[in-house]
Amino acid sequence: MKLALVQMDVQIGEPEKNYQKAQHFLKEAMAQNPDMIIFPEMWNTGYALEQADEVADIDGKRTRELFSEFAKQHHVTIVGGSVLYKDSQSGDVTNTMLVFDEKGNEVIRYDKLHLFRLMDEHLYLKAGNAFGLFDYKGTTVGTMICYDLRFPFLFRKLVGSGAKLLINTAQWPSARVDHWRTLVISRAIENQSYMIAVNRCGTSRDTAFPGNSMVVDPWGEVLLEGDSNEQIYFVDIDLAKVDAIRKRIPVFDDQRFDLY
Ligand SMILES: O=C(O)CCC(=O)C(=O)O
Repeated sequence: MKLALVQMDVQIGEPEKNYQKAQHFLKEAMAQNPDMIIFPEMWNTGYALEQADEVADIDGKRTRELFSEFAKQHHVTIVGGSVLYKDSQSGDVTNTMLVFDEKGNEVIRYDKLHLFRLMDEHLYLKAGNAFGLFDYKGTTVGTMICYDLRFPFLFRKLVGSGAKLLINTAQWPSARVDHWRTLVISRAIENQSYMIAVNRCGTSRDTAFPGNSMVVDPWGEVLLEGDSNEQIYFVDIDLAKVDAIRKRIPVFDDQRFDLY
């Protein structure tokens, strides 16, 4: 399975520029015929939370049109990172991931579960209440957004629901890149799953982002660690490895569900 990780720089409060760039990256990715293209968190607007009324994607219309059409035309699965999304009926604003299969069907809408107070998300956004899980050709994929990475019980739930591939899309700042690296690798090892972590790069207001997108296999081997440049990374993964490692060290059979 070939993954394309879009490590994108995002222009804050400039959806027009960001949609154009996303379109460009989609086309560029297809040169290598990936099975799945993955975007970072809130790539449409950056953290322009206070401008949500003007810049959020209303009912996800623009994002759906772009990704659904492209996925169908090119027979590729698209994990749409997340976008700042506004529901026109309720007025709720969410940090929302939309995923499309290779026929262009929307397979999940996932709203970030854990809102990040350090970035005032709790003041502007509504948290989700459901897990991000979808089927990719018989393999269960679990998704989350950025700060969700800090919650190990969420991972256990996703893996308990059958996930073998875990995807985190992020705007994780350079200031805590050590946490990012350590948590991404740990989550792969402790959950015996592939961890795909797609981060943005560049600078927004006074915050720098390291890129440093990662792919880690279920043994904890780092298959990709990106630099800080804006680019697409392509990585091949072998899903059969997950079962082999779970058989070798059966942590899910050995876990004391009776105690914790
Ligand atoms: O947990 C962190 O340190 C970063 C989280 C974050 O930036 C986010 O959720 O947007």
